[in-house]
This record gives sequence, structure tokens and C-alpha cells, in this order.
Amino acid sequence: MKPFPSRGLYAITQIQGSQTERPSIESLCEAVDAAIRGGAVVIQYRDKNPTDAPFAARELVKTCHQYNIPLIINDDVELAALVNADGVHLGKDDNEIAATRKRLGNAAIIGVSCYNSMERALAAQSLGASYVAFGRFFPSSSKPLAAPADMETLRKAKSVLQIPIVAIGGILPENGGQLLAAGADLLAVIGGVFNQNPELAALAYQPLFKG
Ligand SMILES: Cc1ncc(COP(=O)(O)OP(=O)(O)O)c(N)n1
Ligand SMILES: Cc1ncsc1CCOP(=O)(O)O
Ligand SMILES: [Mg+2]
Repeated sequence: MKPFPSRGLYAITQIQGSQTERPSIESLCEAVDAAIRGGAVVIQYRDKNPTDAPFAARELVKTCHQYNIPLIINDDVELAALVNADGVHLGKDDNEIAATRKRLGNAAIIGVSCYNSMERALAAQSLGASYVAFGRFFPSSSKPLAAPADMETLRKAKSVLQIPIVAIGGILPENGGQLLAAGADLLAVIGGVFNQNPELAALAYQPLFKG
């Protein structure tokens, strides 16, 4: 299993459309490959309506591992175990951290959504989370109903947490710098990468992480 990176672009798959209009697994893997070539350091497979999640996830693991990049599965601990993914991302409606750690083992990456809650982040860290995620910071067309989070939460988080901090929600090359300045270590992005040429889009975030 690959470790979670300490800084950089965290690209999350964009899968939309009805069952008949959905992108092929091949084109999904091509888009992820392009995002990695553009500089994404970790990939999350997020599909709220999958048709063949085990096949897609196995193909994505192969794509990511060609570049030594970790593949994280959103929500589904059993899918992560089945395809030997590097880890899982848990939200408030998903499995408990301790049970997930037991199921996936000590080397697995376990990410936890903390929305705007420092209490949730402190609890996640003490229960063995590998990273925490706060957001959404800007309106997101990928998740329009996501609740807002404050920049102040990132500042507090940076001063008390030891694990990496991820920011998510409407993040573009133009607005990501302020989140890094406030304390985020990684920027998690769906639309900003996958709504256009993913290689060029991912490249446009890279200056944010220099220096
Ligand atoms: C890196 C990262 N951060 C936050 C989320 C959101 O997780 P969750 O709140 O469980 O919502 P869904 O993504 O499951 O709709 C995430 N997936 N990844
Ligand atoms: C899954 C999720 N959780 C909070 S916002 C969001 C979507 C982020 O997507 P985008 O980068 O397109 O705003
Ligand atoms: Mg979730």
C-alpha cells in the first residue's frame, strides 16, 4: 500500500450521466492517467451510481500504480478491500474509523470528512485517521448542497493537527492559494480537473504547491 502524500493535488473522479451516457471505464482511466501526468499526487474513485464498481476500481488501481500514486475509494470499505486499493475516504454516513482500520490494516490510508468541525477532526486524528478533509470552501457544482466551511477552521486545524489537511469544494487554480496559506496541505478537486482537459487542468494547479 502506498503512503498518503503530504502536499499536492488530490483529484477525485467525475462520473455523471445516466447509465447509458456514462463514460466507459477506459475513458475514465484515460482521464485519471492525464490528471496524474498533469501532477495529481493522489486519486479518489468516487461514483455515487456505479454499474461495475469492482472492475472500474481495479482498472483505476492499475492506472495509479503505474505511476506509484495511491488510489482511494470513496465510501466503500469492502470495495477498497476487494480491489486492494490504498485506502478509503469516510464521510459522516460511512463506516466507523476503528472498524475500518481493523478491516483494512495499519498501512491503509483512511481519510475522514470533517466539514467545518474541529471536534470531528480531533476525534478522527485520535482514532487513527490518515488525513482529514474540510469543506466545501467555495460553491461546488459537483456537490451543490455541501455545507460551507470557514478559512478560520483551516487555520485552527493547522495549529493543532499532526496529520495532513485536505481542503475541498469549488477549488480552482485562482482560489486554491488562499486555502494553502490558511493551512491546507492538499487541494481536493473534481470539476476543476475533470471538466476540461485533465492534464492541462492539473498542470495549472502545480504552481500553487511550489515554494
Ligand atoms: C477528499 C474528500 N473530502 C471530502 C469528501 C466528501 O465526503 P462525504 O462527505 O462522505 O461526501 P461524498 O463524497 O461521499 O458525497 C470526499 N469524498 N473526499
Ligand atoms: C465531494 C464534495 N464534498 C464537498 S464539496 C465536494 C465536491 C467537490 O467537487 P468540485 O471540486 O467540483 O467542487
Ligand atoms: Mg461519503
